[in-house]
Amino acid sequence: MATITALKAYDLRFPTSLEAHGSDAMHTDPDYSCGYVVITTDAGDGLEGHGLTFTCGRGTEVVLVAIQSLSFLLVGKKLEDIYGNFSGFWRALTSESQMRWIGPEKGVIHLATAAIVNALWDLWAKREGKPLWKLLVDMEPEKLVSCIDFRYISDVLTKEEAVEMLKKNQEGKADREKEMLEKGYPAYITSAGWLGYSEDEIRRRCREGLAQGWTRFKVKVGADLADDVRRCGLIREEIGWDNTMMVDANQRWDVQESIDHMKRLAEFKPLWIEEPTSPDDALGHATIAKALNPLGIGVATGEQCQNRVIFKQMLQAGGLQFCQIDSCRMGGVNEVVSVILMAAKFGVPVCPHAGGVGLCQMVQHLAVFDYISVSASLDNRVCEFADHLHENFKEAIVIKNASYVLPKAAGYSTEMKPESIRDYQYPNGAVWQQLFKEGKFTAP
Ligand SMILES: C[C@H](O)[C@@H](O)CC(=O)C(=O)O
Ligand SMILES: [Mg+2]
Repeated sequence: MATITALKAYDLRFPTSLEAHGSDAMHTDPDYSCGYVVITTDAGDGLEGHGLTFTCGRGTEVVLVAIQSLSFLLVGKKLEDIYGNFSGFWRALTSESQMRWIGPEKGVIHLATAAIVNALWDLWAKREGKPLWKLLVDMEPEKLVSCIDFRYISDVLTKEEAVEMLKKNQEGKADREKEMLEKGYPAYITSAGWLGYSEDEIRRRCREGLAQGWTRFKVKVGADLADDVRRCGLIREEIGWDNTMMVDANQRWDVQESIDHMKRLAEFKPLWIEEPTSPDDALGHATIAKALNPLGIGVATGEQCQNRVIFKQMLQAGGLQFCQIDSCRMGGVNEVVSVILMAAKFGVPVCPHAGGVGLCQMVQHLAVFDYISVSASLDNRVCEFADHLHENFKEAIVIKNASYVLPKAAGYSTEMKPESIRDYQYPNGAVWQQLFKEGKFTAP
């Protein structure tokens, strides 16, 4: 028996805006940040659960307050009671009778839920001595499905169907696991095409990416059509036409604008247009998909799909051809697994959103689980990679041959180095104090 004794939350920020890393048409100057959670217990085994939710700088303090407000639901709870009825616990967290009013299951409160739930999964995997992907893959289908809250999605996916889907894929699982361990999970790179990069920087990063073996590159668009044409052109010049290009507008356009702009960019043969419009507009996405699919362009979205309900509607409406689950936008692993299962039911490939701080660390586990246990296919499936901030994690991701090498250490790969937690705390960590002193940022 182990009881949760404390939940600590940290506001960690990294000054990525200084070099325009992560910039796009809507988020022009992100400082990659997170609400970071550490859960401790009285088990006496020295294990802690580390989890995070990704943010873009300002506002992380609001997420922190939400995490702290939810902590009373954890501290004093027995781990066995949480993991023994994880869907019940997840519902207690997301449906708390007073706090649900400030969601429900969306926005800041759901980001806070993600940080906490991710920390719980990290702790569970550590206690089992397995990396998270292996914990998920080895779990009996009934047990895994018992972690999911099917409320609001049972009209498209029932518990029984989910168990059936997982059981059907038991065959071949061992081979797929072996294949993943040998080859890794295929990835694409985003960090060559941030919107704020100069032409020289984009060219340099494309060349570096090609030399490292990357074959799929994502480019930011959406701020200005003429500039998009210029940038897509120069990226095609660098990567050629045999490699794959995706474009990402980060919700900048209206529905008709998305169609018109993408008709103009179709000559560059993008595989997908990501987040063309509002992430809540399932029918808008469907309209865009209908217009663009005949041009060979799919619609991708998910990094700001706030919960399983929006994903359900996107899938029902035919609004996405690439399902970009996000490890921090929804309420952690439990909800992500439900979306992976729904996507499989609709035959839509899962291509996780990553990057930010820590997202690559987490989604590598989820992508591998999808392949081994759910989709059993790599067709049109590729996991995002962005080359920033991994050095802050104890078990940093490893990329080889443009693929994620499967993590072997126990946990969800979410634990940061103690010195990173110390130095990047906002605003009092040493890094921020120095940045304020140098006048690069203004102290709050
Ligand atoms: C603000 C983030 O960097 C965002 O641009 C990331 C994103 O859209 C992606 O990785 O895709
Ligand atoms: Mg994106």
